Amino acid sequence: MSTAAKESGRPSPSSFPEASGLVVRDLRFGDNGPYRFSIGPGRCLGVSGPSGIGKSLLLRALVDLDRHQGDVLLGGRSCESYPAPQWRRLVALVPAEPRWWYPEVGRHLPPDSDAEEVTALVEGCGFSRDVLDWQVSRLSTGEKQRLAVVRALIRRPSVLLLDETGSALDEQAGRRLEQVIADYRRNHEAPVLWVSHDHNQLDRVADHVLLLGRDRLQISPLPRQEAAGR
Ligand SMILES: Nc1ncnc2c1ncn2[C@@H]1O[C@H](COP(=O)(O)OP(=O)(O)OP(=O)(O)O)[C@@H](O)[C@H]1O
Repeated sequence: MSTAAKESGRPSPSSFPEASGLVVRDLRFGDNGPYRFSIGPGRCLGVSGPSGIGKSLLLRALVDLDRHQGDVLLGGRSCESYPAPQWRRLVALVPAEPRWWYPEVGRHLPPDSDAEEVTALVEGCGFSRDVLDWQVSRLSTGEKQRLAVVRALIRRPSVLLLDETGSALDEQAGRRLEQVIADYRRNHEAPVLWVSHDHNQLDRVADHVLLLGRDRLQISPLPRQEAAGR
């Protein structure tokens, strides 16, 4: 179960052994934090809050792209004990605006990717396999979002961090993507953190929702229905 606690010291009622899942303790970056929360294996924690509050910075700190203090542990082992490239293979970030380095979509997948797995992922995201031959320059925003998920999942990360993933999609495509991610986290017991402004989406995909407030010292656990504004 996903859990969270304010810095006030209220205990985080973790229901999974700390040797599994993602555990965040007293995380600070810039003026943000300290944040404490945990995401159990196969669970999804939604994160929401006003624009500019620091949601993307939180993800960047978790993936160790920006300077931060505090502990981030995966399976009981600290981020600091991993070489950065290895940590980023384990903890995959799908940014709000994914970057592409090569002209063709397919070149962004590892050459030794399992062909059946690639087919299942691209079809799950609503494409046929020939999308791998498409030029990145022709991709729509929503296509880029879906293919960034394919690119991340084919590397089999242990943790998935999603930044407004699916925000550019119509309802049908969005639901398909949600299903692909739900299947992945269930099959791989991967903790997922999903940043979204869409409370209806978080209500569907997340076990718990954290709301980052204007008071940057707080991160509040909300039952899903409160997060959805009911
Ligand atoms: N490299 C940077 N240098 C200075 N300030 C930055 C940098 N990156 C982000 N910020 C600032 O930090 C704050 C938090 O940014 P962040 O991108 O985390 O917001 P967010 O909560 O994800 O917002 P949104 O919902 O609009 O995506 C913003 O005020 C932003 O301008």
